[in-house]
Amino acid sequence: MSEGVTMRSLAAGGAPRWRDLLSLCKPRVVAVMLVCSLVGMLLARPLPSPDAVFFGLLGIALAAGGAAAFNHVVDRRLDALMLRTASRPLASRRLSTTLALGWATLLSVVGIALLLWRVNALTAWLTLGSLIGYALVYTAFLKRATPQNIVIGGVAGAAPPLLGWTAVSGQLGPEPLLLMLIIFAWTPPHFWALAIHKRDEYARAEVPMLPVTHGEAFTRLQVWLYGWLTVAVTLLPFVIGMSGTLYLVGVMVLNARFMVWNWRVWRGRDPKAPLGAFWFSIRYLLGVFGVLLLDHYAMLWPT
Ligand code: HEM
Ligand SMILES: CC(C)=CCC/C(C)=C/CC/C(C)=C/COP(=O)(O)OP(=O)(O)O
Repeated sequence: MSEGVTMRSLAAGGAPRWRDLLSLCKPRVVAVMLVCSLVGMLLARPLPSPDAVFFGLLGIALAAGGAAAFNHVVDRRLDALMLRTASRPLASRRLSTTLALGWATLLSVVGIALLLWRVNALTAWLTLGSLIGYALVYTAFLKRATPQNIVIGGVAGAAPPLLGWTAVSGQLGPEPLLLMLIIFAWTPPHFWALAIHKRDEYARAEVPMLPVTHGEAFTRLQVWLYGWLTVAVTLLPFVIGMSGTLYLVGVMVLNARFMVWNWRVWRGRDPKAPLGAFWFSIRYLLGVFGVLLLDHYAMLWPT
């Protein structure tokens, strides 16, 4: 262990290992995914049993955390090349690759097994598909191959509300696919805003993210256009009668703020806009799913 690493460990209170293992799971990303899964569960029919909610969320959390840990393993050399990720446990060699691989496998196997055993087979297989989609298809192949990496890979990240829905209902349908489509359309403005901000790091690491391959101006335009696509998709729950007026009003307010950020990115005059838009995108997604839920319970309320 290098002196720098020892100093870091001591600074962290001498026991960084559990914190490092947890950070491999990208806990804040998984937390937002779980909120989306929970909303999928609560919107599904029949009303979810406590068992389906508990084991469904636990299984999805473990599988998503496992997928994120695999992502750290596959990306360890690449992460070491970028300032944003260089201090990650594997990139900075605080944790061994073998331990991280074991951890990722354990979480993934337990997560999928829990879903199979306590939830249902459909949810287990769809979750396994998302896990492989993110950890292997996106991370090991697409990320290094094409600037469309995050668009195609976004399918895996968008799955959580659908997984929540199937955990409760045991079947697919247009409504859960629509919830998934919201996250799918949202992913490019979410990520490309950050990628504009971190363009030089991605370029140095030779990762073909859109701002590296097609330039900043083109990416800013894509953020703006995918922003509009997201707006259109978020209106669909109201259009198909899945949600009511409360949702429509709430989502219009959120969309207005979302598009102001995306407009600032598109104009390219404020260097702080991309990072601001990235952080707002997370609040926006939580807001859309929050208002979906509020509206759902308001519609159930007897008048
Ligand atoms: C292919 C799809 C996606 C890509 C490429 C992507 C990319 C990223 C990146 C690069 C970061 C910065 C991470 C860091 O600095 O540690 C980030 C942060 C974040 N993402 Fe995404 N993301 C995707 C999908 C999602 C999805 C589906 C969700 C939630 C449903 C999500 C929620 C978040 C959250 C909450 C953060 C902030 C994490 C923190 O505070 O550390 N992302 N995303
Ligand atoms: C089972 C299931 C629901 C799986 C979903 C797994 C999951 C945690 C997806 C997260 C998406 C994400 C943060 C991508 C960034 O990856 P990146 O490698 O491009 O970003 P980085 O450089 O920050 O690592």
